This record gives sequence, C-alpha cells and structure tokens, in this order.
Amino acid sequence: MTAARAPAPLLSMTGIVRRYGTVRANDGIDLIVQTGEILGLLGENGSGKSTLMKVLFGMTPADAGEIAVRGRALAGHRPSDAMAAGIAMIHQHFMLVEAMTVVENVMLGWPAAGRVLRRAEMAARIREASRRFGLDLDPEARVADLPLGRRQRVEILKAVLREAELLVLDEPTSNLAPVEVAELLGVLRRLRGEGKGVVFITHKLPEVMEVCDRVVVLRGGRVAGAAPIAAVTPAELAEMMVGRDVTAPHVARTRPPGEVRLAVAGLAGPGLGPLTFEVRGGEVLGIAGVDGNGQIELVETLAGLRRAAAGSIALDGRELASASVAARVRAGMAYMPADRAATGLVRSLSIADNLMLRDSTRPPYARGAFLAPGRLQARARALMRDYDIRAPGPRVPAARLSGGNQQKIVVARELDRRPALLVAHQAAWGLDPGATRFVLERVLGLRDEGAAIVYVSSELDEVLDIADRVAVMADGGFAGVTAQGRADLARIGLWMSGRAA
Ligand SMILES: Nc1ncnc2c1ncn2[C@@H]1O[C@H](COP(=O)(O)OP(=O)(O)OP(=O)(O)O)[C@@H](O)[C@H]1O
Repeated sequence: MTAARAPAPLLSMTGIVRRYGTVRANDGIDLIVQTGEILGLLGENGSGKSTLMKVLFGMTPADAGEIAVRGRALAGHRPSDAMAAGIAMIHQHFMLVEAMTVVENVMLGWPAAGRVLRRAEMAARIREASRRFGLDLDPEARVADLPLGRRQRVEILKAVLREAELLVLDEPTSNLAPVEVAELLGVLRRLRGEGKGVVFITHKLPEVMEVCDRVVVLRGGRVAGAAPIAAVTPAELAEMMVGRDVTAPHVARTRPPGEVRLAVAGLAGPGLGPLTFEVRGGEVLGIAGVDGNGQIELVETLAGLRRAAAGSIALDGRELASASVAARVRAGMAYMPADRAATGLVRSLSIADNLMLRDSTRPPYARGAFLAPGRLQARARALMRDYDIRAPGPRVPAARLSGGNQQKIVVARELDRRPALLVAHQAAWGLDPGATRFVLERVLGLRDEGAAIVYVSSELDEVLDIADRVAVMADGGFAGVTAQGRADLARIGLWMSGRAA
C-alpha cells in the first residue's frame, strides 16, 4: 500500500525568472499558496511583485520556471487561460462600466462558454454571493453611484461568480478610506473561510499583520524571506524588505517656524470651504481626514488645477488665486498629486525628461531654443541617485519603472526645486516603508530650509509623524485644528468621524 500523498497546493510557482533587458525583475522565485490561505506578498518598490503576478496571470511570459494550479501545469498561457484555471486578478484600475448597474457589469463580462443566465437569475446569484462573502452589494445599484471600496468589491464579486479559486489583489487598500479597508479585510477573511486562496500585495505592515496567514518577502527579484505571520514582527518584516531600519523619521527641527508664507482666506469652490488658514515658513500643516471630504478640491485649487469660486491664496504676499499653474510654479509652489502616474508623469517620456519637465527650457539646461542634453542627463542621474530611483538609466521611459519608482520621479522633481510652498497629497502612496521614510525626511528637510508645507494624507499616522499642526477635513472644511498631535488623538478621531468635539 502506498502512503496517501498530500494534495497538491492550490498554486505553486517554481524557479520563476523574468528579465527585462539586463534587469532581472524575477530571479528564480518560488511561491506556494494553499487553499484557504491569505498570503502576504511584500517587497520594496521594484522588488518584482507585480512582475511575478503578471507572469502568473499570463500577461507577460516567464523566461524560466513552472506554474501549477492544483498540480496541473500552466505554461505559455494567456490571461483567459489563467481565468479558466481559477485565477483572478483584482486590478487597481477597475474595469467597470460606470453607467451600468452591478448586474449589468457582471453579465457584460460573462464568459461566452458559460451558460447564458437571465438577468433575474444573475441578480439572485449576486445577492447570494454578496451575503456569503460579506460584499454588501445591491445588484441594481449603478456603479457610478458606488464609492471606491464597493466598486472594488464588484471586481471581487465578478471573480467569485466565475468560481475563481485564487484571487490576487495588488495594493488594494491604497486609496480606500479606513472603514473601507476594514471592510475589505473582512471580505478577504470570508474568502479564506470559503476555501479560496488570496495573494495580498501591500506596503502596509499593519494590514499584513492583521489578515495574512503567511508572508513572502521579495528583494531584488528573489525571495528574501518567508514566514508564518505568527512568527514575525512588523519590524522584522520591514527589515527583511529593505535590510535596514525603517521606523518613523526623527528629524530634529533646526529652527522654529518663521513668518507666514501661505495665507489662504475664504477659499471656496464646489465641495470646498470656505476655508481660512495660514502656514508659516518652516512649518508643516498636516491635513488628515477620510478621503472624499474636500482634500482633492483643496489641493487642486491651491495648485491652480481648479478655479476658486471665491477667496484668496497669497504666497509670500503675492496673490495667486487666479494665477495660472505656470505662474504659481514660478512663484515657488510645488505640487505632488496623489495620482502621480496619471497627472504627475508623462509615461512615454524618459525618466530624465520627466525629472526636468518643469525646468528643461530654462538655464542652465537651455539657452534660448537650444537644449543642453548633457546637463539634463547629468542632473537626472544625480536625482536618480539621490532619490533612489531604480532603473537602468535616465533615458528609460517612465512607463517601464515599477509603480513606486514612478512615484519617486515626481517626488524628486517637486522636492528638488526647493519650493517656497509644497502641497503634497498622499505623498507616500505606493511607496514601500523605506521610501516612505525617505520622502518624509526630505519633506522635513524642506521644512528646515524654511518652506511652508501643506501635507494632505488619509494616513493619520503619517500626518501625526510629520505635522506641526493637524487639521482634519470634513465636508469640505476643517472640522478642527490642533497643535497637540498624538496627545489630541481622541478629538482628532471625533473630527474624522464627522462629529463635533
Ligand atoms: N515593462 C518593463 N520593462 C522594463 N523593465 C520593467 C518592466 N516592468 C518592470 N520592470 C522592472 O522590473 C523590476 C520589478 O518591477 P515590479 O513592477 O515587478 O516591482 P514591484 O515589486 O511591483 O514594485 P512597486 O512596489 O514599486 O509596484 C523593476 O526594476 C522594474 O523597473
């Protein structure tokens, strides 16, 4: 009699290699996911997480290695083959038709090979799956009316209705409000409870600690460590990821805040204000709050991307409320948008061109109509070194970089201009813990050079780490402002929940 063999794991990837030119994005990676398991896939920016998942899903071919789903080999496959094998990717940019309802969206992408279902039958299935997985979705709701967190759950719904066994979520919590994050983690637990496997890619260690069963950490395209979650601490994980200490930055202030540099008065527009506040040189005004409470309206109005209906914005005494974006930049304003890949970068341009986007037509990089390409390249190289932008060279198109390294281009460009005012929105979005710390330190360095800083983030801890004063946005205005930081946490919490205190 032969001994019973252990069942094959849900997913096994062995020796995966994927090269891009000379870059070994994946350099011999092994990864196993069991049924009913949430696996955290961690790693600093550019460590190869997305590449590994693209290989798994058949979006890019591997140069070497094997993939098996429940012991059955998957090779030379396309995304449709991966889906047929039970693998689903929950993309960050959802592929939903906003004008249609949930049930219509589900029917739209229904596999042609599947049985044709009537709408009522599909709606019933949606209700059932919604209950089973805690998705809280109404089949007749219009996608356009759903908040971000629910739209993401429509993608999860589509996956479970197609009987996906393994769900891959790539940084799914990046732009969710805290309640939505908690709800999503609840959904992941339900998926696990129903025997699904989940690969959860995130930079947020508390989420990993909360929901994962096991973690695998990538570094430089290889597995740097793997452990059951019960056997590691967040500090150990961070160390595995970057090989150094990545606790919150402690940058001792070198001088006290000075004169008022930014004076905003009665600033108002759709969904905004009226808001009145001042920021001194050498001061960080942190703006916390649940996303969607006027943060985008505020930063875009400050940056000149939206017109203010009323009010004034004065920087060093110069009125800018009706100035063009270019005039604001000349006046010393820098802006880091949250959605940097879309609004901060031209993806088809090289890293060097993106870095110099605001300066390349001015001396010393140009004289009249003549560019000085040598100087541009040298400057770009220096910025890439200083900001740890990982890429083969400055001529590589920005689109070829990992998500986090694309973000660093915008960070480098905006911080390096030594602005009088920095408006930063979700500055650490998509950045690994090491890069986050680095950016926060740079922002604090700018503070010590005397710049005024408006730092907007839905990550409360980040705001508390960096801000001299914390304002909480609710309903387009400030629900409260405090200079007491963590000592005032209870009041901050009440302001964030929209209740007065
Ligand atoms: N299409 C491509 N062409 C060339 N190089 C690429 C391409 N895609 C990824 N790379 C390179 O492969 C490496 C791994 O990138 P990948 O996107 O897998 O990292 P990641 O771990 O997902 O990073 P992040 O946390 O920043 O999203 C990086 O050095 C990146 O520049």
